[in-house]
Amino acid sequence: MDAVSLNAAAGTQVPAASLRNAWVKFGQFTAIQDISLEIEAGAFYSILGPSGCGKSTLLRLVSDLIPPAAGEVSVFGKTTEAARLAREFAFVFQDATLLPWRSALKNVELPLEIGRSRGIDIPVSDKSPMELLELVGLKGREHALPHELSGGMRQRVAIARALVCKPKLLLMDEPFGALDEMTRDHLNLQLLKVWEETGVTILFVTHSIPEAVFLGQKVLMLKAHPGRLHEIVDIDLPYPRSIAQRDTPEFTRYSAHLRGLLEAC
Ligand SMILES: Nc1ncnc2c1ncn2[C@@H]1O[C@H](COP(=O)(O)OP(=O)(O)OP(=O)(O)O)[C@@H](O)[C@H]1O
Repeated sequence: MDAVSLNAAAGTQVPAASLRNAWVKFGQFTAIQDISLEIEAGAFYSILGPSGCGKSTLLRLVSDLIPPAAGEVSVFGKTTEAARLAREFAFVFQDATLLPWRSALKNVELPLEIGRSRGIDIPVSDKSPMELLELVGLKGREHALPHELSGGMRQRVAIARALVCKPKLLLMDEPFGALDEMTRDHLNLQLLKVWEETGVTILFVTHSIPEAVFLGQKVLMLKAHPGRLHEIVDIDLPYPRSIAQRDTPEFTRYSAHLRGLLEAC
């Protein structure tokens, strides 16, 4: 069975995340209203929606950074707190947030060092930090300091670092939003390779419709005022995906459908 089929087969397992009638409030303000949703283990979800619809809030809810005001959220069948403590998930933000005085390799090793120094028995990837850097295409740059790397390379280090504790769920909040189009295309392909090789579940927030369609097996479209689930769109395009697929009528149809949904939000 190839990696994509393996990822698909993982869909028969416990969901990677499950939200039941989940609400998030900031004081009187409702950021997320009554979302019920199951995230299939091993799948790649893109998350789209207008500014302020709660995309980042949804990731923060799943990752135990904020509690639900009502409803239930679980990650791989555990409470979000238990999943956080078990390193079931990792976050990648728009800013790579690397330590500037540490090399690429040392940044990737950091979560392991922190775990060891605290005496915590943390999961460790089957791949070494060096192999993870190789997986994201940074072989030969392991000793470079962050300021010696491009923005795209820094994001790749951040992805390798996120994978070092073998998360089962990767939460990505506009990780390529600040990059130019060509670099973004390249990193999209690289990320799909990481997904196929590791079997990790991915929740990927983006503002870009083409990026959402290109990456995802499903697109979660959210609505604003208040933030809620609008529609889940299955993207039935074969993997491995290639940039050339973007010129196909199917790709254009998915993009047009999502654009229509966004305009109706
Ligand atoms: N800590 C907070 N306190 C108060 N309001 C907040 C807080 N965090 C988010 N919000 C509000 O919740 C709503 C959802 O924010 P969120 O950042 O999740 O939206 P988003 O869809 O990710 O937006 P964007 O696409 O612009 O990044 C927004 O109206 C935001 O102002």
